[in-house]
Parts: sequence; structure tokens; C-alpha cells
Amino acid sequence: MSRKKAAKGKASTSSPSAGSPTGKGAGRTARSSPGIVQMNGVVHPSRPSVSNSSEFYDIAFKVMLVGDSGVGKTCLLVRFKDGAFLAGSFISTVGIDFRNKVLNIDGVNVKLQIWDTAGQERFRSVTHAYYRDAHALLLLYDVTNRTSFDNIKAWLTEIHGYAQQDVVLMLLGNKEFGVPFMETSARSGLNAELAFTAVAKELKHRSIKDPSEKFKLQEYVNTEMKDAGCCRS
Ligand SMILES: Nc1nc2c(ncn2[C@@H]2O[C@H](COP(=O)(O)OP(=O)(O)OP(=O)(O)O)[C@@H](O)[C@H]2O)c(=O)[nH]1
Repeated sequence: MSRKKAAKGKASTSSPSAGSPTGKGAGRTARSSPGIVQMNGVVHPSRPSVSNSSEFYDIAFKVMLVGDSGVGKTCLLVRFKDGAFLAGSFISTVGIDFRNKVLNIDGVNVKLQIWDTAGQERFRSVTHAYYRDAHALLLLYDVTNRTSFDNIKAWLTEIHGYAQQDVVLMLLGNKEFGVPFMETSARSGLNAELAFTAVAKELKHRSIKDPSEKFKLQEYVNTEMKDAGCCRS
């Protein structure tokens, strides 16, 4: 397997393949972290990007974070990428943004290009363009916000309308709707690593198609949560 170099960051507003400049930075300047830089084009396993990062990877996937505004998408991503909680006043994402992280999954370096979408309704048309290229979707709701829970159905309708049929889908914060589930906290770090690692494992498994390797996303999540001494049902 040839080893590629991980791109350092990218953001664009119109569509992933159009590679136009981002609109996110404008609204989230305070939150634009050092890891976010602009570049053109998309990262795909078959078309690795040129990069200035030192992290090498074997396969790459796009993961999208979706859900209502304020449910914690950006915070969860920052927790996963930087291991920190983004405290302070809430600054809504404008458009879309992304960060890369390379995980070693059973000896294979899996690069996740994680797109953080704006939850606000007015950016919906921007984010729609990104669904079709996503390999995995993490759909978040806020356990303290009933409306964000009620809106999960609408998000699923949107996902089924715009995403690939075989997209890996995981619901974070909910126990219904028949998709893999776990609760997360960007503040404490609860399951932040596990959510992304589970998705990377599923994607790597699908990509490599090793018949000797059996992987079930929800089973893996349940086992890992148990191993971590997690008490939730
Ligand atoms: N207590 C607590 N607060 C959180 C957590 N995650 C996010 N928050 C807070 O929730 C607010 C919204 O978080 P964001 O991550 O910006 O939400 P978002 O989903 O990215 O919002 P949009 O960009 O508008 O789509 C912020 O004030 C965060 O500090 C969490 O796990 N625990």
C-alpha cells in the first residue's frame, strides 16, 4: 500500500470539488484554529492531495458533522483534534470548515478529513453540496435541547436526500432511529476519540474489504464503552 501525506486543512463554501474560498472564517475568526488553512480540491483515497504536513496516511475519508446549530459540532471536533474544550461564548460556524486527523487503525494510517458544517438553516444550501462526497456522517443533537432531538428526523431526511446511500452514519447523543449511537461530551472528552475512531475503523474495513476481518460498528462502540467503564445502557 502506498503511503500518502496528509493535507493540512481546507475549507470551501460552494462545493467540495469546486474548491472556492471558505465563508466560515469570517464568522468564526475567534475559533479558526491554527490547524485550519485554505486549499483547493478534495482529498480522496484515489486522489491524494499534495501536502505540507508531516503526517503520512494510507487511506483517506471525508467525515461530515451535521446537526442543529449549537449542538456542539465544532467543540467535538476540536476536542477530538486538539484534546481541548472550546470554552467561552458561542460563535456559530459560517458555511463550512474542516480539520484533518490521521488515526492508526490496526496498523493502517487512516486520514479523516472532518468537515464541520454550520447548523444554521441559512447555510443549508452550502452544506448540501458536501453530502455527496462524504464517506461518513456524524449527526449530533444536544441532550439538553429537546428541539435539537426533535429535528433529528428532519436531518435524517436531509441525509437520505443528499448523501450516498452507503454512507456510514452515526448518531451522537441519541438512542433511537436505528443507527449506531453514543453520547459524547466535548467538555469532558467523553467518547470524542471513540466516535471518530469507530467511524475510521468502519471506513477502513469497508475500503480494504478483508474477508477475514469482521467489524461491526455498534458492537465495537459498545465494547469500547464497556472497556472504558462506561455505565450507560
Ligand atoms: N457543557 C457543554 N457545553 C458544550 C459541549 N459542547 C459544546 N458546548 C457548548 O455549546 C455551544 C455550541 O457549541 P458549538 O460546538 O459551537 O456548536 P455547533 O454545533 O458547532 O454550532 P454551529 O456552528 O452554529 O452549527 C458552545 O457554547 C459550547 O461551549 C459539551 O459537551 N458540554
